[in-house]
This record gives sequence, structure tokens and C-alpha cells, in this order.
Amino acid sequence: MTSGGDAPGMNANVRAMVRAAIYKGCKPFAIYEGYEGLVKGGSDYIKELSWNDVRGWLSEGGTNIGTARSKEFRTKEGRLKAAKNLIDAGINALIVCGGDGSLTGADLFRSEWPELLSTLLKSNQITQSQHQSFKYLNICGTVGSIDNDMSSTDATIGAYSSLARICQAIDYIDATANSHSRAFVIEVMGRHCGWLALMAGIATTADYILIPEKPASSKEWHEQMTEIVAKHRKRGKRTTIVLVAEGAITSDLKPITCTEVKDILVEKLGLDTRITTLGHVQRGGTAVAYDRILATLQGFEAIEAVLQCTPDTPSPMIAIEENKIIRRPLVNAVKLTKSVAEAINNKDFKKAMQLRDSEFVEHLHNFMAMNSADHNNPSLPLEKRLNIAIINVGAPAGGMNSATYSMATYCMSRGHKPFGIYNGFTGLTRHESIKPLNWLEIINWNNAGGSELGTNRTVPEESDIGLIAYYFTKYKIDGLIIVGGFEAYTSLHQLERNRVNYPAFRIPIILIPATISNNVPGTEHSLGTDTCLNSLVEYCDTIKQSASASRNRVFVIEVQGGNSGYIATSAALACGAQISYVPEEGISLDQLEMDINSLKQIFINSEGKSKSGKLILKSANASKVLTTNVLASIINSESSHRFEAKTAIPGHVQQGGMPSPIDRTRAARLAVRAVQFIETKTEILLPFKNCDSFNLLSDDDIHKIVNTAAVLGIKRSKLKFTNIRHLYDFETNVKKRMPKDIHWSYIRDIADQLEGRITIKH
Ligand SMILES: Nc1ncnc2c1ncn2[C@@H]1O[C@H](COP(=O)(O)OP(=O)(O)OP(=O)(O)O)[C@@H](O)[C@H]1O
Ligand SMILES: O=P(O)(O)OC[C@H]1O[C@](O)(CO)[C@@H](O)[C@@H]1O
Ligand SMILES: [Mg+2]
Repeated sequence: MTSGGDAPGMNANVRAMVRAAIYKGCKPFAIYEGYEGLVKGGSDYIKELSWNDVRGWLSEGGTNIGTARSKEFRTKEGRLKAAKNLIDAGINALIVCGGDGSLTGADLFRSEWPELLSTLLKSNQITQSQHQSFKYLNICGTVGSIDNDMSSTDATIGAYSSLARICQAIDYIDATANSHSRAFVIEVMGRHCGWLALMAGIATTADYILIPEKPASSKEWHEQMTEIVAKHRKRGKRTTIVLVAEGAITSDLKPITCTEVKDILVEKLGLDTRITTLGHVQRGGTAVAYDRILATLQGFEAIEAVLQCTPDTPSPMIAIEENKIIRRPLVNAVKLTKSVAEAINNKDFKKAMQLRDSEFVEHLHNFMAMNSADHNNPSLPLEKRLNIAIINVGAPAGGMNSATYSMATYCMSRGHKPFGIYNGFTGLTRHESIKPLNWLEIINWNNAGGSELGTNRTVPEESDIGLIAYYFTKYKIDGLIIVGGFEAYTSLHQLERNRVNYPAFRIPIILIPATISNNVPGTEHSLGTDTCLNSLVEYCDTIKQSASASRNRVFVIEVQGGNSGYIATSAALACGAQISYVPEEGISLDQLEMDINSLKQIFINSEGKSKSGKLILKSANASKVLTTNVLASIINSESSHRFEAKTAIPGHVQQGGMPSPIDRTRAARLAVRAVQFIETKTEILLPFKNCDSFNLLSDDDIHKIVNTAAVLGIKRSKLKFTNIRHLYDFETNVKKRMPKDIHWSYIRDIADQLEGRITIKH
């Protein structure tokens, strides 16, 4: 069942549940129109779904099984009817995909279940044996809501799609605001939660945000907003963007309206100001790659969860913590969520903020530091201020510029001097391309694609490492942030090993992984993969439409990613590709034969009647022999004229245009952490700066400094620093340019199961 406001990704969630249920031998039913349908019951509202019923749902927005806000379910009588309808349909397990309200309802339903059942028994609405067999309500929640207001999970299904829509709209507005030098007050959704406004604020570098979690008195926020906006204008900014969450309130719980914000900007600053309310555009459209994957993995996990639940296990809610799908007790999640609302109502805003997850608090702190800080009055004392440089190395990846913007503005708020090294290490050695980053020059970088600094694949030892050291000394560089993929990783390794010869490298050096291949050891996610996945998903949706229209077509799509099959696998999951081939597995003739036979079967069964266009995603490096064209030719000659195969190569489109909001906000978080890393590690290295016997250091000293050159990665549920020595020596397959551990292989099995693909196990 889907319930509450619709959210992009709900269809993907239902699709995954239906297919996983069938795969496990269960019978999936859909309850149409949310709790309304559950209360009404009967075959109009409770219907069995088949494998093919959910074909194509991955790419469809909204929810195809309908949703509602049901008054009746809020009453005991309504819930009694709902219980009876569930039992009549013979349903043993109910999975609800909805927001905080829907899951509160689900939790209440579960807690009342014994009482509802005995009322039904007493009034002879169910039999004794029904009472016995439906004694426990096996319930599970998956969180689908654009608001991202449920506690105990980092992301709700739909929130990032909505964020993408909001950011796209603000990027558009920015252009017109810039032309007229105007201010815009933009209202975004979020009845009780400021997540959308906060994340959009970071992703679009808004000047000011108003959110329910951090209210101030009218006087305070009027003053703060005018002061910040005035400062930005004085420094030469032509646009002003203020984001107002729908639920924004003052500290005396008075709603803040966009008109009030506009009036202040006009009266106090004389700005030509317009209001834009984004409205339901924010909930519309197809889900972004992240939501499709999240919804699919959570749908799959929900089926596992209900199958594993016993009467003693608490009802689970499927959550995600950073990168890991986990189960959390539904009852606790609901309780925590309610306590945020209670804290706000009691004006205990400190508590409300504490109850939001730590990432929310971190993002808010970063937003204030980057966009609102007084760069003329930085927070650190003079002696602690550093010169910090940033460089891009390798191929461009979405989020590289956002990292530069965030690093630079955060540095400014602290009092550090940010330097940009232009055109990689060769730029530095050939043209001395290094200069301080200027705020006005970089204010539009955050949402720009490519690399504004310029990037190339040359590593220090191929360039002139001595000259690099010379310039580091000349510009008194105290810390370096490298942003890039495997070449950036190699660069970090080389600089660290060259600390022996060059004291200039005895500074904290940190790598922010950024590559669409996602092959940097020490992280599960690199900047750029999300942007890449979104452009691939868009591309594949279009091709799939064409394949489906002609009823009998298979497209072999060649995907980038070096020796890593991460992008191919994730895109296959997000687009519903029938098959994916990756370098980690190669393409065996036996597997190919099985795949072609199953394609034949699919097209025989569909008899040209259904929209069964198929996609095969093939990593460019999956096989040296079976190239994309050869693969398509083999499939064609084996297809017995039942279907035909075509090829499509998206190429560098995969590097994406504008970075996605996920890459922008991730970049901001990583860049701020990178600067903080340099701040905390600087002192450790000071005693070694001029030490002549660096090659003879004691184990103790090595132990002290080894962590000052590291990769900043996302591992499991946390951001993690891992020193490059350890990573390079123990966790890297240098020849293949890959980490030794492939953390995402379980996704391949899920993708295959949801397509009914049988694979030869490796
Ligand atoms: N306390 C409750 N008791 C019983 N049912 C509830 C309760 N809260 C919500 N529900 C049911 O869940 C439905 C959806 O709740 P709500 O309108 O709050 O949306 P939501 O699930 O929070 O999603 P979103 O906020 O994203 O739109 C309600 O219409 C109602 O039927
Ligand atoms: O579509 P409706 O029922 O007007 O609800 C709008 C509300 O739903 C949400 O989109 C999701 O809860 C809120 O952000 C918004 O306030
Ligand atoms: Mg809600």
C-alpha cells in the first residue's frame, strides 16, 4: 500500500516488492488508494498483482496504486473495517510505503490489532480459526515522502527527486534573477521539516533559508537576513535567493509567509523582489536514480523482513543510514518523529534539532558557514589561519566545482586563504597556475558541471615533482585537497611517499574521491557517480521507450566505468535492464547463451503484444572480445528473427551536465570535512617539517604522521578517513586500478532477481 502524499519512487518500491514476493513464492496484493482502500476493502481495492503488471513502473512518477489521506482510518471504526478487509483477503503481511503520518497509522494499527481481532470475533465477523491464523499482524514500513521528515532514516523515498526538481527550478530562477539583479523568495514544501529547504539552500547556494527546526524571533531573523543579504550585495552579488520551507515558523510558532520575507527585502534593502511558490511540481515527475535504487533495495528488503518476522520481533521500518539499508523498529522511529513535532510545539528548538539526525545538523552548520558567514570577520585567530590549496586530477566528475566552492567559502569563514591550482599538476609546473580563490569569481561554480579549475590525468611523478614542491614552498601551502579519481588517488600516494625528499609535502593532504567509475579505494561513493547515474537513467529511459514501442527490440548499451562495473550495475537496477555485463565477471559464453535463450522466451511469451523492449547494459571493459557490436551481432544471429538487437553508446554524456543535488551537497559536506582535517592534522606535522632524518623516523613517529595523508570516504554508515599508506598497500589492486573489496556485489543479485535472470555463479 502507498499512503499520504505521493512521492517519486513509490512505484519502484511497489515493483520491487511485487517481484521479490513472487520470487520468494508469495502472493503480492496491492491495496489501492491508501488507507481509504483498506477501509473500503473488496476486490475493487485489494487486487493481486503479477510480475508483468509492474513492468515499466521504475520510470513512472507518482504511485500507480493510488494514495489518499484517509479520515476514516483515523477512527477506531475505520481501523476495525480495515482489519476485517485484510483478513477477508487472506493477507498475512502488510507493507506500507508512506510518510510519518502513514507509518504512525501503521504503528497504531499494529498495536491495536489484538483488540480489533477480538472485537471482530465477538461480533462474529471473523471465525475462531481466522482469529487464530491472523493472530499477529506482520507489518513493515518503507518510508516514502518527499519531506524526509521521518526519524531513524537518512533519506525517504522521493526526497532526493523532489530536491532535484527544486534545484532545477532554482537554477532556472537564478538566471532570470541575475539578469534583473533581483531577489526571489521561493517557497518549498515541507510542512514540518526543513530538510528540502536546507539541502536546496546548500545545493543552490541560497543566501538565506527559513526552516521550522531553527526558528528565531521575527526581529532576529529580519535583522540576520537583511545583514547577510546586504553583505552579499555589497560584495557584488547580483542575485538574492531566500528559501522558505512551507512549515517555517518564528520562535513564538507564528508561520512565516513569503510575503513577509519579500516585504523586508523591499523595505529594508530596496531590492526588486518576486515570490515563487514551487507547489506540486516538487512532487511530480520520474524518480531520480537514487530514489529508484533506494526504493528498489528497500522494497526487496521489506519482503525479506516480513518473511523473517516472528511474533516476537518488533515491526520493522526499512531505513537507510548513509549508504546501508537497515531495519529499525517502527515503533521507535514513530516515537522519535513525534517527539520532534512535540519539541517544536513546546518551543524546545534545541531538542528538536538534536532529534534530527546528525547529518542534518552538520549540513545546517555548513550552510551557515559557507553562505551566511561574515568572511571579513572569520572565526579563527590569526595564528591558526592557513593557506589551503585545492586541485582537480583525472576526468571531470559532477561535484568537483561544488567541492571547490564549498572548500573556498568554508576556508573564508574560518580565516584560511583558499588557493586554486589550475589545470592539474601540469598547470602548476608548466605555468605556475595557482592563485587565491576569489568569492565573486566562484559564486556560480557550485552548480556548474565539469571542472572550472581544469583537470587532467597527469600525476606528480609524470610531471615535475621537485617543481611542485618548489611552488608549494613559494606559496606557503599548509594543506592540500585533491579532488578526483584513481589518478588523484595515485597522486596522493606519490606525494605522501615523497615527503621523505620534499619537506613541502609534510603537510596534511586529503583526497575527496570524485569519479564516475567509483573505483577509489577507501570509499563506497565517489562524487560524480550520482550525476552520471542520472544522465544514464534519462538516456536508458528514452532508449527503453523506443525498444518497447517496436515491441521486439533489445538495446545493448555500452557504459563507462573503467574496470569497475558499479555504474553498469546501479544503472541496471535503476532502469530495469534485463541484463548487465561487468568487468568483474566478464562475459562467459555459457552465460551469454542462457541470456539469449531467456530473451527468446520473453519475446515468444509476449507474442509481440506487450511493451517488452529490453536493455542490456554492458561495461565497456566487460570483455575484450565480445565488444558491444559483436555482442549485438551474436544476439541478432541467434534470435531466430524473434527480436533484433541494436547498440547505443552514451559515451561522455555520462559525465553529466550540471551536478546533481546529491553530488553538490555531498561535495559540500566532504569539502568542509577536508578543511577540518587539515586544521586538526597541521600541528601533528609541524615538528617534522624541517627534520633531516625523515627517512629514519621511529615507528612511533610514523604512527603519528601516517594519518595526515588520507582518503575521505563514505564507508557503510559514516564518513571515514583512511590513510593512503594502508589503502595503497593493503586495499588496492593497483594493476586493475580498483579496490580489492567490491562492496556493491550484492546489488547485482537483486537486479538479476527482479528481472528473473538466472546467472551462473562466480
Ligand atoms: N495518528 C494516526 N492514526 C491513524 N491514522 C493515521 C494517523 N496519522 C496518519 N494516519 C493515516 O495516514 C494517512 C497519511 O498521513 P499524512 O497525511 O500525515 O501523510 P504522510 O504519510 O505523513 O505523508 P506525507 O507527509 O509525505 O504526505 C492519513 O490520511 C491517515 O489515514
Ligand atoms: O498534496 P497535498 O495533500 O496538498 O499535501 C501537500 C503536502 O504534502 C507534502 O508534499 C508531503 O507531506 C508536504 O510537503 C505538503 O505540505
Ligand atoms: Mg508527513
